[in-house]
Amino acid sequence: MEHPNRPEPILTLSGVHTHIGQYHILQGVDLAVPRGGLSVLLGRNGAGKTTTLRTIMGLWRASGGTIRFDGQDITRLDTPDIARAGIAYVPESMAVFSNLTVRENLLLAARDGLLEPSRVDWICGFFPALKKFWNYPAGNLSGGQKQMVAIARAIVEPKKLLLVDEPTKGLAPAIVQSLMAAFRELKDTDTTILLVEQNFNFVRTLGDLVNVMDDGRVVHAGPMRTLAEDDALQTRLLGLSLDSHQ
Ligand SMILES: Nc1ncnc2c1ncn2[C@@H]1O[C@H](COP(=O)(O)OP(=O)(O)OP(=O)(O)O)[C@@H](O)[C@H]1O
Repeated sequence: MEHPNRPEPILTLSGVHTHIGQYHILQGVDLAVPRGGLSVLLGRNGAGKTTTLRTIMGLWRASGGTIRFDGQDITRLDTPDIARAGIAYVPESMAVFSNLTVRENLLLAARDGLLEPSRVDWICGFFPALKKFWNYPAGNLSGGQKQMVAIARAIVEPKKLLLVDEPTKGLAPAIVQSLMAAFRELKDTDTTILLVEQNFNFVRTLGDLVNVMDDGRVVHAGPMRTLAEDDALQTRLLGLSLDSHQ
């Protein structure tokens, strides 16, 4: 229910169910992402985080419940229409063309095949490495730099909401630091970010709000600060699976 003085969240999932084949994966997900800032989706392996992002994008079809984005019911829309409504998705397997240069990767993601120079400058402000390797094949870049190309591709056209799945997976700590700096810059723009992560240290200072999933449902939602300062709550909600990623 909406509070009269509180703006509607940019994204709301209400009682969302998703079946994959015979498996009932999402079992009534309730999730609200307020406009602006960075929300985090945490949870053990297999909790349903990736399935939630894919269901938002229409890559899996919700079998029940509703998904509202920016005042519109998007539950039954096809993926291209959901993207056009203003949601970008960076999947876990970085969406990068290895044989193409960084510039060509971005060019392919631009709607009219044209790169807006001021937009490119804005993006390279977050990811200076992209400027440096602008004309290099993306396949030659490090894992972290490829992740930056994947995120840059997602935001080459202005988007209202950016969904990013585990950007730090498999990255060296130094690269994670530069990715964190980039997210810090990005979250101060008017793009709302929903970040799936296993690396609690990466998101504990970055996140404004946190949602924790378990067994296909959101079992906790609140300010990140509350969770970050409460060791007992972390242990209860996140168990050992996250500690092993720190
Ligand atoms: N294509 C699929 N076919 C069958 N089951 C699937 C498929 N994709 C995911 N699942 C199952 O759905 C459940 C949720 O998976 P999901 O990838 O959403 O979890 P996750 O929280 O993102 O986990 P991780 O952190 O390990 O990526 C898991 O039990 C997984 O085995």
